[in-house]
Amino acid sequence: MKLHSNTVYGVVNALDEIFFNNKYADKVIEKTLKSNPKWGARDRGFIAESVYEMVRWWRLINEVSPSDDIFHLFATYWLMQGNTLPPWREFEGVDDSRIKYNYDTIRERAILQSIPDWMDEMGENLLGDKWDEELDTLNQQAQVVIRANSLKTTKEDLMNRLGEDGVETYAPKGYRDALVLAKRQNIFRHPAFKEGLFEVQDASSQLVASALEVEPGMRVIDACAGAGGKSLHLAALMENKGRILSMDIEEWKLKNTKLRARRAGVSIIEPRVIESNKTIKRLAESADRLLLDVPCSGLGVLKRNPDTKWKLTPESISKVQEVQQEIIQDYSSMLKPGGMMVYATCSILPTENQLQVEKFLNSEKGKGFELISDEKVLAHESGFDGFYIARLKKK
Ligand SMILES: C[S@@+](CC[C@H](N)C(=O)[O-])C[C@H]1O[C@@H](n2cnc3c(N)ncnc32)[C@H](O)[C@@H]1O
Repeated sequence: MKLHSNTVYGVVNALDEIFFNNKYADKVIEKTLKSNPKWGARDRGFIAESVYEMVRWWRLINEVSPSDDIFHLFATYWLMQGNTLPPWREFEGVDDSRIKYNYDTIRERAILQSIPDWMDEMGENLLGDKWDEELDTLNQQAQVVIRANSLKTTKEDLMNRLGEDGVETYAPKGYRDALVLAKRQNIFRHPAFKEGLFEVQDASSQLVASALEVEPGMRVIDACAGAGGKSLHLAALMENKGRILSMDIEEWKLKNTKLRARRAGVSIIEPRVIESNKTIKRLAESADRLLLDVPCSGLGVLKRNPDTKWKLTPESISKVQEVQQEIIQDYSSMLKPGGMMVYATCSILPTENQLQVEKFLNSEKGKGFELISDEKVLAHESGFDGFYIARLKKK
């Protein structure tokens, strides 16, 4: 593949923003792509993929590269992908055999898998034998998975509609509404997206709303609704009948939920900002179903957000664990007796998952609950993102 200097500069500038100005990779890529409307689909694909892959392999690339000059790092990445370099001044001093030699001398898993040492130790301690394979899988590119919006279409009709436009998909077994794209592409540009026929949502994430066993007419609270991915799914499962209170502490995220609900033909979602604990107290014993899709480390979705590797710290994980326990302790009061709640994370760490649920069940407030079941979804076992989903019943 031929390199073009304006797209390579696009990649290099984006990396500079991510690593030296501490910006989120997805936002930086979005801004970079918007900055030059003349770039075609191939150019955009090249930039997005190169940035994501370089972020994913950042530690390894730095280890193998002859220097920390950003063009040398790009050149190293490019050679490691099995390509050849054009004779540009920026790439002088990078040579294929030196890179191969440097790579072959590395023995440490944390460097070869391009993660911080502390993360490798934590993974090994908490997941034991399973960590090696899980880590390998979390370093692969994520597939694009969509959820057919059952309020407007069926999985089969959507598959045919996309197929007519050359977008091949397959339906993975065990997921009611999921379709996987055979080839990565920007599916947001397809008219079926604007018509609200689907949402982009990983297959593991689609298990969360299903686990809540909602029925039309129920009163449901999605207490950490964010931009509403799970709320929209719940609304579809409820056939747009009943009521969903979509709550979050971030108002801007809930605004997004509103826009998405309109596109999806959902009218039962009511966004509500959590201003203080009073918002929660006013809703005591009001929900038939409660979803706690709590903030987490995001270690189960590294495939999708590789920059998480470099933004997380052991301290930030401890902090988010405290928030998780506070949420389950305080928000569970919103559930009616006899109701069911789901506690979910997109993490694979037991400390954010089953140990949190255990701690809650052993606490004063947790005495009134029983665990019905829990599912530890590992990326290498499922083929999709890593998730944890626990179902609890209020006695
Ligand atoms: C995993 S994300 C939710 C994703 C969302 N449910 C979806 O499907 O798109 C966790 C959310 O919890 C929110 N959050 C963080 N602290 C919170 C708190 N104390 N109470 C409620 N929501 C909180 C964050 O703003 C974030 O949107």
